[in-house]
Amino acid sequence: MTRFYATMQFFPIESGAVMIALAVFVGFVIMIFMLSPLISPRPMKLNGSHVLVTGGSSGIGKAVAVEAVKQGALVTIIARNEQRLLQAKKEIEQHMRDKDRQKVLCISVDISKDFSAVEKAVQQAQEKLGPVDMLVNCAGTSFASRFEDIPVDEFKQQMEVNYYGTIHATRAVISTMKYRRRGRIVLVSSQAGQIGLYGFTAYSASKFALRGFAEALQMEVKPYNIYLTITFPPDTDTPGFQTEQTFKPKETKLISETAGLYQPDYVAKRILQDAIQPG
Ligand SMILES: NC(=O)C1=CN([C@@H]2O[C@H](COP(=O)(O)OP(=O)(O)OC[C@H]3O[C@@H](n4cnc5c(N)ncnc54)[C@H](OP(=O)(O)O)[C@@H]3O)[C@@H](O)[C@H]2O)C=CC1
Ligand SMILES: CCCCCCCCCCCCCCCC(=O)[C@@H](N)CO
Repeated sequence: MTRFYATMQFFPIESGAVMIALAVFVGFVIMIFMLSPLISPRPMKLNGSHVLVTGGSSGIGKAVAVEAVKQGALVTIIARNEQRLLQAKKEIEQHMRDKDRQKVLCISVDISKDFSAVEKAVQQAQEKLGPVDMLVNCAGTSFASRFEDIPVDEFKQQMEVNYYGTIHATRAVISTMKYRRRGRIVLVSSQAGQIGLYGFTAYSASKFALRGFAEALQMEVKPYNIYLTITFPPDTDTPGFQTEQTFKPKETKLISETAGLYQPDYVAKRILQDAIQPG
């Protein structure tokens, strides 16, 4: 009893309440921690999965295809130029783990204009390699100039490839993913899709659009065990980047350079790692 009173004196009533609140809070945090594996998605194994990469014939997309194949995936690459597709296919195939089971398929289609053409290409890929488990939207294009120097049609072109192209490919895979309750979708934005940058009036806007789309769609498809990730890379040393360098205003170059220049295989690894285990 004496000890009881001593304790009561040592902890006045207010601090007793604080201690209880603290205990409840700590208990809550521990509980969330223990439940988190049940709440967050389980990592998707790429081994044996079908990964479809738009823009898979060059740069970041090709590096994603290589990395996916290294992890045991069956891969479809989509782009327009057939020569570059076949060249990339050969290169990607060299990284296969199991040549009997894995396949690399290439399909030539322009993703930016006609949804039914994209739908047909995806159907073809699914017939050959099975339902798409992961879609990586890498096809994209950039344009950097001062606002008045950008032809008005270029604004449409940027939206068509970077935004509508992503919508088309995503729309073509979503129903099957919902039906199977399995899927990952990657959108490739840019650091210029987080902040509007000098010279990127057309490009930045098209990359900002992707974020609104990703957030809205994620809310719709979470109950179907489908997870979207969006990536915002800095300058990355790809054929697309080399072309961009030839016409970029110097202001754009100077600002972009402050974020450094990354290698496509590093960016690709990060993209896949995030997609495999989002959150
Ligand atoms: N490199 C960089 O600095 C950064 C790039 N990004 C983004 O990453 C993505 C990839 O860029 P990067 O690897 O540099 O680009 P590349 O130009 O090297 O490759 C682009 C790929 O997309 C394909 N593609 C382009 N237009 C279309 C189309 N209309 N239909 C189908 N395929 C198309 C190209 O093939 P084909 O021409 O034969 O169709 C090619 O395979 C882009 O979305 C880009 O905006 C983001 C941040 C930085
Ligand atoms: C106070 C504000 C200071 C702002 C400084 C921030 C610097 C950010 C650098 C952004 C780099 C953008 C790279 C775009 C890459 C890209 O998408 C193209 N290369 C595509 O080909």
